[in-house]
Amino acid sequence: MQTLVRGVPGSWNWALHSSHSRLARSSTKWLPISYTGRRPASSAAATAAKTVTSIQEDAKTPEYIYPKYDLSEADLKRINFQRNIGVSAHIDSGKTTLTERVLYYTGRIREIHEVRGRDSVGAKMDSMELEREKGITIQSAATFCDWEASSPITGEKQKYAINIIDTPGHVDFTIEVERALRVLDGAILVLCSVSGVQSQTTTVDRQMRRYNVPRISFINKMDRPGANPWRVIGQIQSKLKIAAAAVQVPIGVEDEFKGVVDLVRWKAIYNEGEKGNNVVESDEIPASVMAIAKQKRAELIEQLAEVDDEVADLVLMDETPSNVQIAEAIRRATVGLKFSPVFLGSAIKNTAVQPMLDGVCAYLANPAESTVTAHDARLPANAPPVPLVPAAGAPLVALAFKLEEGRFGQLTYMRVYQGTLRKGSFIFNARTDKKVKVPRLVRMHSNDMEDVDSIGPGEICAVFGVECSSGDTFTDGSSSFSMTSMFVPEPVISLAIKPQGQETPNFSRALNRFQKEDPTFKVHIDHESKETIISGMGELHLEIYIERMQREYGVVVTTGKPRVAYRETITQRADFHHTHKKQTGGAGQFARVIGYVEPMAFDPETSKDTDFENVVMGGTIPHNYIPACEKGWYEALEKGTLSGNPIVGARMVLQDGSYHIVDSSELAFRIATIAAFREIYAQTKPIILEPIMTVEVVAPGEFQASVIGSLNARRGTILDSEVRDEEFTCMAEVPLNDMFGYSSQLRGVTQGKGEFSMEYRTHQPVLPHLQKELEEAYRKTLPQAKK
Ligand SMILES: Nc1nc2c(ncn2[C@@H]2O[C@H](COP(=O)(O)OP(=O)(O)OP(=O)(O)O)[C@@H](O)[C@H]2O)c(=O)[nH]1
Repeated sequence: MQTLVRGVPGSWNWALHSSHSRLARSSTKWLPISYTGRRPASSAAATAAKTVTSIQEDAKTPEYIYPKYDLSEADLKRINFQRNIGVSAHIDSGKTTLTERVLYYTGRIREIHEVRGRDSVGAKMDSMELEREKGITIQSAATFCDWEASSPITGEKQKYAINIIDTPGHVDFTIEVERALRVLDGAILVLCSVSGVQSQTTTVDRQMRRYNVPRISFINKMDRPGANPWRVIGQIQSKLKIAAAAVQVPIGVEDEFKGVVDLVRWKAIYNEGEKGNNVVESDEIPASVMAIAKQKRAELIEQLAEVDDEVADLVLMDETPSNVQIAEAIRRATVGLKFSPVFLGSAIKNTAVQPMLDGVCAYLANPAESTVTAHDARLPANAPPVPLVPAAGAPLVALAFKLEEGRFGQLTYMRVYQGTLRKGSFIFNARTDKKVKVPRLVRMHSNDMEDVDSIGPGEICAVFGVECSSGDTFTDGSSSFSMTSMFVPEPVISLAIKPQGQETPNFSRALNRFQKEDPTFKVHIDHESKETIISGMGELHLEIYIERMQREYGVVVTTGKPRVAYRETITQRADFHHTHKKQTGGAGQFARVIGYVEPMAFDPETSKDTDFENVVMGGTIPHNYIPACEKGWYEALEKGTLSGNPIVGARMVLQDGSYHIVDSSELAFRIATIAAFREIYAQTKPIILEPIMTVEVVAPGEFQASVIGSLNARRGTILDSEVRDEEFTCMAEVPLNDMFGYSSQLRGVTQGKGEFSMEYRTHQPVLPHLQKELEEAYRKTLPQAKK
């Protein structure tokens, strides 16, 4: 039996230790573990124990009270055969079409319905009316299924339970991808066999890296003319910079595509039957693909030798790894985030989807292989996070990752990381410390649900009637764990909206709901113009909410012109020395602050580009007033005086100051800091920044010149242009300000055959004349200008 031992300094990764003496739950020592690395290099939690080389007790370690929780035999059995996966990709790569096949082959749905299909039913996972009409995924949808997979490692068929989240491709709905990847243990990165790595492929790749999610790649649309999986694999290696190799070669291409050769098990696999239901395996590799299959198997071994020591040793000794050794190495390297095995298929033609599902089970991580940690409020703030254990008997830790307002009230999606969530039980919100009952617990199947009594660790479920925010952690009250939330990008575009006719409560009801569900959708009232401003990730994002207001709440709104989210920044250091003094009869106010502000670059480690540093010595400002100064600094950054936009890229260093024994207060120091910064703002030579987007256009080759011309005319900088057979792709950086109306222009110059996608890249200084215009426009809105 294995026991989970939690480690302290150095490596904070969990490890399994097989000593029976450590089973006692009364043991309370934190144990340093010499093993490092994100995930144990073995397939199952059971074998992970082998990777622990030494465990010693550290006498200096403070004794925090943590019982150790064992993974029982039942836990191990469940976890080994469980996968939580996401399907992510660039727009229109076929994520929803692929998920529909997965649901069909696993028996979750009886019929296949296509995205924009002739039967007008629409795919199961696109349940929202708008999604079906537009043929795009807007919200991620969760479902689950069982799959009997052929294991390349054991050679046997085994049943796996798979939770799947299908995510949108449009970058406007990127938060959906972000929160799905936050709670998943693996992902299928879908790519188009013709277009290859596209702009949003790079985005989801970044998101997968952010949450350390291992992925298999699936090159879809192998039926398309011009399909070239080898070029796509080359792009995965060069553009995404991850070792990748095909684990299959196609049998036939384009119209003739009818199956794949499994390079690991060395079998030809065909789909037969009207919907490809019958998977037929043959030991006979067709002569037409024998040469390429041998070549690609050799390349697979070569790539594995680069990332896996065992295979490298075999290759060095001139030995050929066995099928099982190859499969084990693929699993180790994939789970270890060093490699992505590449599968091929055509979702729409029902070809080679089942072998990819086998790959999900064989090569992606199980819940015990994800190093998931939480912070314990009882530990000092700088204490390393504590790894969670997917043991059913451990105290509950669950993360609410998505909220939805449904017919029956708030529906909260949760991932249970540790312990068991039971219907009727009480759970505690770690942020608010509130105790809530779980009245109803369901497993989601897109918009349908199945009531359950309990949900074990490593599972995804939804609960009704639990008030919380997205990203809240829930426990059973016996621990004080809280998990870090996900990354939420800042909005880049905003729009003034006004309900037509009389304003009804539905207007604010809708806005409140959308804001609660989607942290990238923000609403505020502009104090100067008194208009309601909505902000989001792109025009499509805001359009969808406006449309939903009308459909779901009966509120028709008129909109202003979309405005990009400008920011301000400082370009040089300036020193401040400011005294805030007020004497008006009663208690006075006194605070003096001395220091400087300087430009600050974005710190990728902390994801911050603003900071406050206190270097005050000798108590010239008492330490209890320092937080007030910090608060004042961040408050001052909320609105720059050039254009009223937030200030980024600035650091304040507070060096000195003075106080008055009676008249000083937190308020006085807060006001003094704000005023100090405003006073020297002009000396920092501030400038206005505008959002710059990475734009990718794909169109038939004949339109290349006109597309490039259209981007140049919009102040675009062409970064890359690639011509393939009949199509070309062009990547450019263009200010968002110049992108309004681009979709209709592109339609015009490409006879409707061009497509584009864009994604926020950075903020850059606006041209001087625009800065002047923005400053003037802002000045006019200020109260003194109106007088
Ligand atoms: N030729 C071909 N077309 C496919 C294949 N799979 C999907 N498609 C088509 O590609 C289009 C996009 O498919 P979806 O499944 O909606 O793609 P998606 O990635 O879910 O789209 P978004 O979520 O909106 O980004 C649809 O018209 C599908 O019919 C395939 O294997 N071959």
